[in-house]
Amino acid sequence: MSNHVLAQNQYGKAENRIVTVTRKGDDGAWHEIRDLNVSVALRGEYRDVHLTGDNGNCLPTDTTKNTVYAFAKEHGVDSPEAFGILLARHFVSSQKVIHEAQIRIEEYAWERISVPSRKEQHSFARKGQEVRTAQITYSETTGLQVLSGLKELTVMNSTNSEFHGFIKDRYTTLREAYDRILATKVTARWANSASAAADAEHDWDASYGKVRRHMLEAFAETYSYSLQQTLHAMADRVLDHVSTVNEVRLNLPNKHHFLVDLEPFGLKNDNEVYFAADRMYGLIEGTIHRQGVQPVIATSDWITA
Ligand SMILES: O=c1[nH]c(=O)c2[nH]c(=O)[nH]c2[nH]1
Repeated sequence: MSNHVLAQNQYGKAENRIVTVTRKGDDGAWHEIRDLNVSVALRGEYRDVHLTGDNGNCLPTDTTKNTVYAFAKEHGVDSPEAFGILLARHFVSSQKVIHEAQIRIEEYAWERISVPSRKEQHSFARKGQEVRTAQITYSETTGLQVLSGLKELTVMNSTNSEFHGFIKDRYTTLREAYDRILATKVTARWANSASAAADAEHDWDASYGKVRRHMLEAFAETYSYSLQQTLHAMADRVLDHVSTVNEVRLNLPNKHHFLVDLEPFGLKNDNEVYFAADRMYGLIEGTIHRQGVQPVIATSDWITA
């Protein structure tokens, strides 16, 4: 027997890729698709499976994979959050040794290719924009937690951004900027209220669209003196406008655009030609939440630009 301590552990099938086709209309010619990447993690009474080789408490990861596909057929995929809630509740309520289940979902968006002369609608182009994310945790003791989010949403303001007045020590070479490009690739997570999570009628697609819109509008409308200030404005705007969201965490890599020195060619660079550096990058991260709410979104995830 080992003298060492088995601490946090979880298991399940990761990255189950699943595409659903829902046929609508009298003849079923109008198709709707959802394209998901679903990961399952189960937590519970798993000492024996680790320590003794007794698999009596172990629901195979293969079964968790099958459950994901069978649930897509039986219940459909209404939204990543609704699908994750169904799965998380199922694992905890169907096996007494499972005390907590976490479902992580990424959704890849597709855009309809509309051909006016054709009434069938079954052609799509993958959207080059963000990946939608959801993490649903259901626990016997603490109940349901639904975190929604997005990643890989790249945005840019080609003006209305300055950065100056910062500390200058003996290592500082950065020049003050009074008109610069501000660009970032947004990773956002937001915690939904317990009442939204418990509401079977909650429209997750609508709340996703609202959060996304308010973040983008705040990015566009904020005259920025730092990416930190823009981060705060984006999260603040979401909390102001989406009452079911309690907490927002943003990870914003500063995608630096440096003015190219054109002097050697006898040319003046009037904020027109930039070198877009892909690394290194400033990484600005922060959580903003409502007064009186305990923050729940992990701050330690390693996000790269
Ligand atoms: O918006 C910015 N915030 C910083 O903290 C920073 N630091 C830096 O070098 N450039 C920038 N830009």
